[in-house]
Amino acid sequence: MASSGNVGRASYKSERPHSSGSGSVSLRNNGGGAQGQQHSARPKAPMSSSRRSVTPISRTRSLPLEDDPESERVRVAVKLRPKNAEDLADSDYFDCVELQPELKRLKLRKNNWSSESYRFDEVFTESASQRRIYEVVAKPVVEGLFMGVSQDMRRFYGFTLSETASVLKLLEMILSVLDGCNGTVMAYGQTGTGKTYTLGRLGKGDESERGIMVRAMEDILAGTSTSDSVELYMESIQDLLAPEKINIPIVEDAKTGEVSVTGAEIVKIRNLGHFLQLLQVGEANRHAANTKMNTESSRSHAILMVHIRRSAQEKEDIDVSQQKEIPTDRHGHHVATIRKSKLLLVDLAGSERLDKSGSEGHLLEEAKFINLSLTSLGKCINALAENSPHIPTRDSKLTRLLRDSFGGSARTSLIITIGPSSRHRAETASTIMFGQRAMKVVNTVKVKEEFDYESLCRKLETQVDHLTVEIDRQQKLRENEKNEMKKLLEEFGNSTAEAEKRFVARSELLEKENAKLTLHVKELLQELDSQKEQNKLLLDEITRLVTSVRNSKLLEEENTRLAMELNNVMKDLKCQKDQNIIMHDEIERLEVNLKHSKQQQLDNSTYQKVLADTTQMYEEKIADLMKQIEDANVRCLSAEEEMKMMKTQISDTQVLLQQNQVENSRYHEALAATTKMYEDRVEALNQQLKDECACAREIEEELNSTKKLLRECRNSVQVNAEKEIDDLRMRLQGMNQLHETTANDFRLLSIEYKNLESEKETLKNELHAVRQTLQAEERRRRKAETELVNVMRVVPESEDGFEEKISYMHENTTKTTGLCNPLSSHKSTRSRETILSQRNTITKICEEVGLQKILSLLQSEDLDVQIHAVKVVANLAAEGMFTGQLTFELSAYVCFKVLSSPEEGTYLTVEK
Ligand SMILES: Nc1ncnc2c1ncn2[C@@H]1O[C@H](COP(=O)(O)OP(=O)(O)OP(=O)(O)O)[C@@H](O)[C@H]1O
Repeated sequence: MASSGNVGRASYKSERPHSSGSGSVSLRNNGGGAQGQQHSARPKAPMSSSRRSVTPISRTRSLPLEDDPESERVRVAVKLRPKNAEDLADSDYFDCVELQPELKRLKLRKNNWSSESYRFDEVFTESASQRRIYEVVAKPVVEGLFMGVSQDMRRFYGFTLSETASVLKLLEMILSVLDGCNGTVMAYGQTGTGKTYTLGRLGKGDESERGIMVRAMEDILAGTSTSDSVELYMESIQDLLAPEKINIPIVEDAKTGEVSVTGAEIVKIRNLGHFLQLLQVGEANRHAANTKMNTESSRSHAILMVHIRRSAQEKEDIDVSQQKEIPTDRHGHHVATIRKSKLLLVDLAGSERLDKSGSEGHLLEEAKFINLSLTSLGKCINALAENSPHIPTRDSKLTRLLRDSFGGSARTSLIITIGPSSRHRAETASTIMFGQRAMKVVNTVKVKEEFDYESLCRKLETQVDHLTVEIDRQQKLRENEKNEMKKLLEEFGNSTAEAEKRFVARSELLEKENAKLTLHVKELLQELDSQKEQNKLLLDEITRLVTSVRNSKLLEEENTRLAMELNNVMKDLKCQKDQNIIMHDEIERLEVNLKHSKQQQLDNSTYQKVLADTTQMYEEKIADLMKQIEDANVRCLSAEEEMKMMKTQISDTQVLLQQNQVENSRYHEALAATTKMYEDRVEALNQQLKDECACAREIEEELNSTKKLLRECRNSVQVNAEKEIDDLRMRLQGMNQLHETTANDFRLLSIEYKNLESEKETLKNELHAVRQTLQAEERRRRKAETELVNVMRVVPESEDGFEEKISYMHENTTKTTGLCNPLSSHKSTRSRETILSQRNTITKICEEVGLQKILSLLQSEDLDVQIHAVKVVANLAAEGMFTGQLTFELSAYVCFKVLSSPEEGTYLTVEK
């Protein structure tokens, strides 16, 4: 597969057919043969000797575009449709084409006696199988989309490793650039010649009938691919997979120049069945009509676009030096490279002569558009073939869509389909000319390989996202844990504070209660004391009362005694009163006697005296008595008073006593009640005190145990919290470190990415510069070519046909060198006559062209011409045409050419 590009490239320059169209004339028909051989030889491997002699090395050596390894011309195959009913029914029928598939030639008959010969990359007869057509035309393009080289090379050429290890290495270096390039397979031809048959046949009933589209997809499906399918109908692009999408615009990338139809549906192909379904849908949606030329004529250009994106790391052998250039990520893994490629499978609508197709009305309109776009395509191909500075790609949508396929960066294979009938000779000739011109179009095949920074970035972004999420998660976790710890600590603090508060409150309460109780007890004790005092007082009072009672008894007794004494005094008083009365009487009697005595005194003066005496005495006595009475009266009065007083006192004392007795009894009762109450109270208080004491003891115990528990809890919580805090701190540190590492990595990657970007930019610039150099080289080459053509033109009249002779000479030279090659298997089978005839031919050429001319060609600027001249001269020398010094000089020259040539295989035989 990959080598085909090389072969094409190798044979392109020398094999370039002349625009005259009179068949290709080649200086090296070996290259041409091999170039055709590359396709046909693969499955069958015929002509082993010629294949060997035309090793890839020889092609590389003879590469005219050695400095432009990317250029590759469009490869064109021609396919003849079998006779159809119309042909068979035609009484005037005769074949207008004669195929020479082994020579890759096609002869187009002008008439019975003359014909034109054309060379193509491959010529398929009407019986060519669809499989072979695919393998030759499309497979190299398809495999070039995504496959490695060495494997394919081996398979493709049937090389053995030992035989060609170094060759493969070399080829791989040169050809691996073709991996992952865009590809186009297009069918062009007159209407009804089998374009759709070749490309789009589904082969549902018979797999062997499957067209290129299905077979290509079968191969592609090994990798991932997506596809879209569009139809270009009357200059309007319609999506065949979503027919409602019409007039889809063509989008051109200003930077890359890539053309796409972004509006078209892109479907990811799951499997072949799925693809077949899609193809069927597309086919059903495609415009078709019944024309005279084809009952199912496609009235539009159908383009199947298959997008392939493949990782280049699947490639088996990556050179060590290459490995160094591949950027690596921070883990030292190579950054994956991806190859994006696009395969266009183009089934063009058939070109038709309006008179023959019988198109009228709408069909005529369609036909006009078809012919118009095909004409534009033809113009573009002409311009490309002639290296015109202006390529009219913008003339039609078809040419815009196929910009990359012709003169672009895609590897392109064109299959032109022709009918056999001479009735359509003009159309066949036009198709052939189209193919011939297309063969001159050179594409610059490019591999769209890029470092998969996108996926690396995606990977890194995912990694960063993942890490960020992880960090966030960890932070959240830490935060949660912190919060939880905080909460726990808070709860613990709260509970501790609460417990402490409770404890303090309880303690305070208890203390208060205690104080209260103590106070109460004190009060009670005081009260008890006061009660005791009161009791004492009461007892004193009672004692006093008892004493007073006793006193009152004494008073009573005194009273009684006083009363008795009073009685006595009364009695005395009475006696005294009686005496007083008596005395009173006596006084009265004495007074009377005095009166009488006074009288008698008078009377008895003597008597008076005595009487005066007696009276005095009596008077004194009476005064005494009176005094005594008064004293007694005073005494009596005082005694009465005293008695009264004593009576009052007694009654008071009695009342007081009674009161005292009542009070005493009340007091006794109250005392008893109070005593009892206080005793009860004291007992209750004692009990309460006991209970409180017990309670206090319990509380104290509880408090102690709580304190202990609290201490333990605090210790354990503190230890756990410290542990957890340490743990968390460690984790935080770890996370911080991880975060820092990630951030650093990310920073490094960013820097690396920037570096790579700048490197990419530099490489782009370099590439641009290289491209410019290449273009300059190309220009120089073209100039040289033009010069060569001019030189050729300057060659005198008599040297007409020189080029054909050179070509003829080249063929014969190669055959001769083949004979000389010791490896050639044909040597033994060659007859002596043939060798002689070769020699004659060389001698004849020498005679016809002239030795001087041949020798002058040794100095030619064109390396190809030089090489062939050297070969001829070498053969002439071998034939003994030169003698002496000339032979020696020529041999030296040949040796010099051999040594200065980069590739050796072929020329060693020449040297011999
Ligand atoms: N190799 C072949 N073997 C058998 N039949 C063929 C072959 N090639 C073409 N045909 C038949 O020829 C007819 C026309 O083929 P097809 O429709 O593929 O032509 P076309 O070039 O696509 O035409 P148009 O441009 O009008 O669409 C079909 O009936 C097809 O079956």
